[in-house]
Amino acid sequence: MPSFKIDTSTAVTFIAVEPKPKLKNRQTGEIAIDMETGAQMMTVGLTIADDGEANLYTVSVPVTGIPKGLTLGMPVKVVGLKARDWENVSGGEKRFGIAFRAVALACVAIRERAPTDVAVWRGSDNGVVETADRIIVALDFDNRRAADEIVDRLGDECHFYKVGLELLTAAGPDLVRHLVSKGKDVFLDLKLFEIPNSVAGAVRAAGALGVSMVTVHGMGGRGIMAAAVAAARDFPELRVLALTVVTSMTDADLTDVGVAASTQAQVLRLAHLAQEVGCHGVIASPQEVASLRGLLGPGPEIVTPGVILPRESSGEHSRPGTPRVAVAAGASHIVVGRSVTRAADPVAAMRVIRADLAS
Ligand SMILES: O=c1ccn([C@@H]2O[C@H](COP(=O)(O)O)[C@@H](O)[C@H]2O)c(=O)[nH]1
Repeated sequence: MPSFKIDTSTAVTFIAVEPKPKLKNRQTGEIAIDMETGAQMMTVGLTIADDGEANLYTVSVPVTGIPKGLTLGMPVKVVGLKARDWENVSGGEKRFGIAFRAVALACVAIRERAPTDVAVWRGSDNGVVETADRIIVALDFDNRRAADEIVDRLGDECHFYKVGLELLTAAGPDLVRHLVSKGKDVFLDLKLFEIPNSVAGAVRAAGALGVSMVTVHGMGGRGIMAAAVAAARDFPELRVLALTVVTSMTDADLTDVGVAASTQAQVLRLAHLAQEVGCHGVIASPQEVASLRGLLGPGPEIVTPGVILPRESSGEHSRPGTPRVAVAAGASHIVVGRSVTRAADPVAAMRVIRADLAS
């Protein structure tokens, strides 16, 4: 049966009718089961407004994709919304219509502007963006409690978190759902390097969680990156970023693994490939940003880990830079981990980053 996708990336969506179980049989009260997940199905009324027009849609969502505490009028993000036409014959009469299904809903918090949030920078096609939306804090913890604690402490100081393999493995995907439901953007740093079919599956699973960014290894080449990009198409807000050369590596490390190019040349080569196959951006160190911006143009995201605070030691990053250096060179986002999360005062550390950016 043909189906078509609704672009929810520009629409504003609100809860118009609260979720309730979807009945398969009204007489017996039997609840419909989602064929894809095996979970009970719910229906929810959504007002989707776009281009000056608002329409009410009744959307089926598996119960596992409905966050707790949804109330009337609440703004939500719809993940993986699809429309499918249907027809059947009931009592000798032909009936037809369009059914809507979404993978999940996520709460969208109305963000308060942090008092120090005055600096803006241009890094990508999104135009001028507030600084708070461009500083990504890496939650590198081995347990959920530590991650929750730092997110609570930072409050409105941070809107964007990176969850990597350590925390995902230790705490599970619920932590990611929780962050999304608090209105935080999540960069799921999976660093995928697998056969294309497995990469595509992992990207779909990331999209279903409502994350904004996911990473695939550029060294995986065209097939792997293209699989990630294709799998992300069902999730308009999901950006696939190609990891070029990790910030701890040096020219000598590349030689060891049989790559004769310098780190700089290898980063540019992989970024070019990533752009050709349709990735939304790349991960690279602050030291490659200027050349990358020149190569890729203004559109793609350039996300830079290896960011250290002024006068801080570079630790294991071989190609480090300060927030200001990365952003001035054209980074769209900076990733900061321990400088914030292990600081005695994480909020003060965030303010040092903002001050560096504003200087
Ligand atoms: O090349 C890369 C790719 C990813 N990372 C990740 O960024 C953070 C950096 O944390 P710090 O504590 O600020 O060093 C971490 O999660 C890495 O996995 C990277 O550093 N370099």
